[in-house]
Amino acid sequence: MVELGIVGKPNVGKSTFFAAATLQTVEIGNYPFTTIEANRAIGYVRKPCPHLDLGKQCNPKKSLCIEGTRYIPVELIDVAGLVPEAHAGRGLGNKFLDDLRHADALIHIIDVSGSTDAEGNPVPKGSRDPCKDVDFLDKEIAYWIADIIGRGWTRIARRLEAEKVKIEVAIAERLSGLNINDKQVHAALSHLNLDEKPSRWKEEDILALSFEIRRIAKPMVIAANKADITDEEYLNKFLQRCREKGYDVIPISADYELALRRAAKAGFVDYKPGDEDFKILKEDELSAAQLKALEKIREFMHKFGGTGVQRVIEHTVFNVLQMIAVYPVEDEHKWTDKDGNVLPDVYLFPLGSTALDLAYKVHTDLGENFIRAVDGRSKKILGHDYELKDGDVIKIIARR
Ligand SMILES: Nc1nc2c(ncn2[C@@H]2O[C@H](COP(=O)(O)OP(=O)(O)OP(=O)(O)O)[C@@H](O)[C@H]2O)c(=O)[nH]1
Ligand SMILES: [Mg+2]
Repeated sequence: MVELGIVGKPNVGKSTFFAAATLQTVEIGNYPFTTIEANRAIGYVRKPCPHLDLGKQCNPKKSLCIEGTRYIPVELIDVAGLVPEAHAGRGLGNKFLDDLRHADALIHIIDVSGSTDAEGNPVPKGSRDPCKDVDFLDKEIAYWIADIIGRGWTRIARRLEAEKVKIEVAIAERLSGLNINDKQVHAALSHLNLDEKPSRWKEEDILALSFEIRRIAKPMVIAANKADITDEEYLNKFLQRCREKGYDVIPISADYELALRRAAKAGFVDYKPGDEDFKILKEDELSAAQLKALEKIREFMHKFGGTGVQRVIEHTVFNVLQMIAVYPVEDEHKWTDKDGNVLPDVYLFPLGSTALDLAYKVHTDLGENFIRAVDGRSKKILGHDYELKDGDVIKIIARR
């Protein structure tokens, strides 16, 4: 499953974002280090369900389908707050980043309202420049990676040179626990001009490489949180400065999303994650203060096209990680599995994945005994190297 790590300094709203996206109950508090142990739960990304093309209701197993929209699960991980110099042991240090080993991408939550200092202590709104909170995280994560590459480096590098092992392979091996492969390390190396003899690399070379590896292998989207209490001009300046630096940034209110999802769960409003508006269902059961709060939320949503939480998750999965949704079936005509369930499964794949990748994902046996695939729409035969497209419905044929 795709894994997204929720990171940032303490007290910015990471757990609120996590709770909003997953409806998991977690501790939320206006003080640093509310979260110590990582929380994991399932959130969703949306796609139009192909059952609409089939004209028959689907029977999803591990995903959901609501009114023609497929909700595909992704795992979210909420970790403790990271402070500047965490790698040197400040705050809770950076060892807990090990919880993000398998993360495919990171969502960096920033308190854009400027009401928390570098360590996450509450301060008057606007007194902390949120731009200062952007870069430090890159650095701390790079240190985490550098620490893993750098352990006993000189000795290892000499051995690599003697044995003529490809450097990207050796580094990827060290980082395999971090879900980082040799292609990504190769790409990172190609952006740098490091000494051809790795044994001559200094600490700063390994750090520069780690920055590059982080950028490639753990891409990051910035969620400008607490936008609901931030002046527009202040917010726009932040967004502009992030974009100038090449960051992907989306303004959000995790607090509003959490309020709406809870209200929807309790049946007070009709709201689905990612909607740009909501409908009040039980007006007479809500107090004047609650109705006023909901109107404030609505105003925000009209301005920003929603609360932004779902947009951040989907932007990360679909635009940054370039994932597509593919539906394997056993009957290419009825789009069913062997029990007659319509479109029961859906998998997310990075763009460029093939029919053979799909076969292996469904079952190793299917991959090993792959003969061909069939497109559920055109009924065309597809080879192992057929490049999967978003929304594909595919039958795999394998030797028995
Ligand atoms: N106004 C506003 N407040 C928010 C928003 N999101 C979170 N908060 C508040 O910010 C404070 C911190 O929220 P948490 O979700 O606990 O923050 P965290 O980043 O998980 O904090 P640590 O676990 O301590 O690192 C709480 O008082 C939240 O209610 C938001 O979108 N708007
Ligand atoms: Mg927390």
